[in-house]
Amino acid sequence: MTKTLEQLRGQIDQLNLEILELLNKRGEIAKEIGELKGTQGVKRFDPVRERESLNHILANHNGPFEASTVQHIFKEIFKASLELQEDDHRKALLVSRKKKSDDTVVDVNGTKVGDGNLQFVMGPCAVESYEQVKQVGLALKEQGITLMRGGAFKPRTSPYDFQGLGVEGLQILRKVGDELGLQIISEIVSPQDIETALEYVDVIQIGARNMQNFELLKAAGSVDKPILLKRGLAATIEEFINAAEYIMSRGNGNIILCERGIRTYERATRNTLDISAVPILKQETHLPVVVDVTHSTGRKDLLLPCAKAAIAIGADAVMAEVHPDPAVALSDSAQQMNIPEFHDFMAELKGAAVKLS
Ligand SMILES: C=C(O[C@@H]1C=C(C(=O)O)C=C[C@H]1O)C(=O)O
Repeated sequence: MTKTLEQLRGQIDQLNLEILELLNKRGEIAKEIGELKGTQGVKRFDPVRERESLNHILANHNGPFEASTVQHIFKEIFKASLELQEDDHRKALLVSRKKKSDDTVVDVNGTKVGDGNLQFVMGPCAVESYEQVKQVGLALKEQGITLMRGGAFKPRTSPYDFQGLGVEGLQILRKVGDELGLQIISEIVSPQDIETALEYVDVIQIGARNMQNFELLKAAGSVDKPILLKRGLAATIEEFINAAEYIMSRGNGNIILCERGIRTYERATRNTLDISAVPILKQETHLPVVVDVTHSTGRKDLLLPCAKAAIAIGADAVMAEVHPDPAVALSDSAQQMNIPEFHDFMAELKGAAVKLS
């Protein structure tokens, strides 16, 4: 007598519940094993035990599934059981909303990034001289901007391009910062310079090319200084978030994430501004997000519309480059704004921000 479809499905439904009950029973035991291992200081993952279990299972297996299928299913069960044994932070990252639901506000000596008020991070691509930085600093002051960026260590694509003034550049930034009451953001490229940077900068920037320089991330995580972390040239959002986790897991939770465009096949812009990364990062993490419109677009004519888009989509800050005479700049000559262009840009943006709020 053949069974009806309903009867067979009824049997499957019943078996599903039995499998579920067995899986959960197994999970409870795995958790107990995990606790025992914790008290004994033994590693959670035990590949020898998993191999023995698999051999035992396969020796007793006689179809209809392929042995490789059974092996795959059980490996998934082992993996899930192992996850039940892991510490909580392995499941929910420290930078995640799951771990902390309220927004992190990064306080840079009184300038707050992420408190709902829009901030601007402006300044030259590279520090070239005191006069250059001072002129830009004065323009920033005029606009009420307190965060000034400037590169002293420049990781350039070509080793023959201007590499930055190094510590001398940091000294210039600090001098102008102190004279005008501006907070200084500058990139550091090697772990051994992190300590030096503490003397001169208010925010340490980790650049796109170093987003997965894990030793640098760890060094940045070990100091008490806000970090601006740029997304890597070809980094996924998950990789970006994990890079931030490297910093936070070492104890430094003052992190600002920076979307600066990613490498795609599109050549109309220098990089492709991944604007949807902003709300994704805001949803997935509790960290403030800034959008760098200069490096993402590489085009002066796109700075304003992209900055408006960044504000509209919920960025906490907009970053762009300003130089007193971009034509003679030692880097990013084509895409830095001159000072009158910067004032126009700010006037337009302030109008747009008012309209949005
Ligand atoms: C449950 C244990 O911990 C882990 C999970 C295993 C499993 O689910 O069978 C096996 C080995 C370990 O990787 C254990 O050690 O027995």
